[in-house]
Amino acid sequence: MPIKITAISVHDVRFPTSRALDGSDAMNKDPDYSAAYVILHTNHPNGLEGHGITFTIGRGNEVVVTAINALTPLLVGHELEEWTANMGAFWRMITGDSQLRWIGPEKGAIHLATAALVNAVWDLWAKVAEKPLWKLIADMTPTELVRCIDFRYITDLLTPEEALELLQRQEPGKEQREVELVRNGYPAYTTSAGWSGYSDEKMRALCQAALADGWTRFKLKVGVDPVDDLRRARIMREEIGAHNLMMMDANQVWEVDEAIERMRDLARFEPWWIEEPTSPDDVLGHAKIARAVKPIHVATGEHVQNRIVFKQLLQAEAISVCQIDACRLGGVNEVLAVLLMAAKCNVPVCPHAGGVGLCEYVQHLAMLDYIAISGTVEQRMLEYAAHLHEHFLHPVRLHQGHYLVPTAPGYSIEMHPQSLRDHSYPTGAVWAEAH
Ligand SMILES: C[C@H](O)[C@@H](O)[C@@H](O)[C@H](O)C(=O)O
Ligand SMILES: [Mg+2]
Repeated sequence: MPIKITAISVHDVRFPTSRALDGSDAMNKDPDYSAAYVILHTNHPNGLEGHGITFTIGRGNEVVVTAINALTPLLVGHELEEWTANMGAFWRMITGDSQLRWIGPEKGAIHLATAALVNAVWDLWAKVAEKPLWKLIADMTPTELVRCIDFRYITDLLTPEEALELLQRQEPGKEQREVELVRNGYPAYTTSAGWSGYSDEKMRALCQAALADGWTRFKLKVGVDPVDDLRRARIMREEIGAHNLMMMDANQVWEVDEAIERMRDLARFEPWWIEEPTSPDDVLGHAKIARAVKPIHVATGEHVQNRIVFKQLLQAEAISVCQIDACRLGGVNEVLAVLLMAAKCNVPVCPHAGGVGLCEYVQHLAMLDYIAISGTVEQRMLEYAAHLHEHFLHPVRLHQGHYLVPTAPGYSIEMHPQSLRDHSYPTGAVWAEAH
């Protein structure tokens, strides 16, 4: 029986993370990790549903919920197979409604909304196929995978034919890499010791606890104040030692020349990358910083709004680490386009995952990148942030600083019904108490 989308429900879900300053950085001082959460209801006899979210940090989640509601008429009443037969065409359709496109195009609230729905469709597809999402995609033939991508506006860097060739080159090693992945997991780094709102004592304690759990890669928030940055960087370096990796993240606070100057001072702590040194839209600014701060890498992506800006960052050699985000980009289809462009340019992809549900999502993307696209974990690592995993039916599993392979069918993003109820904004128990 064909699976039909009978209705879509949309939920405004928020977690009061700002109370402990979890997730805080120089730009985003008091985030409440939030999800605009969608459920695709179907006519499936077992009540199969597709779940998807897009991540926001609190106020404004209602704007994305409204944007999702504006898109749902494009999906309701349709059959899953209409889309899965040609996922690239599906993506062109959902981003192509001319009146809605006007309020993007392919950026801002409407694109975040697109991501929630697109990811819910992929979740449903993977559940129907009874595979975790990474496996659904890794098992595709190169032709099937290429058919999932809308190449519009990127063919000057990557044509469908080149993508096909790249994927064909990786075919022979796929099976072996999957075996290795299941055995070793995927390397990760932790952001959870270095949020900007944490005291020096808390940072030290968290670094020590993370080391004891086997972590070897750490990220520090910088950009608050030059003196604080130096002190906090010294503390983290002292705690983790010279042999472990430290990354720095400025969350867009600096001017271009200021970033270069700040990194001149911070270089003594040997950061492996500086993340979001300036505005994510400033491709040439990133390129200037990248030239100036070498050998420190420049990373960005959690606010890179679409594949076109990623294309330019790669073309301009403005980044040497590509941080795809599962729902800043318009869902899995657009992520695949960026993974392929990065592979062509030999730029490692280290996905962004600070936010609710992002770890659950991007583990699939990093793993399929390894198996089918880049074929390597060299210079690659996946972000890990420690909070809110208990709300998910199939939370991420970590061991010794590595993500273990997810095995449940779907995209791992489904939350417990009780979590959805309690955190619904503003009426859920967690928020009703606060008011
Ligand atoms: C507000 C958020 O927690 C950000 O600080 C987070 O996405 C961060 O930039 C990261 O790289 O994890
Ligand atoms: Mg960041």
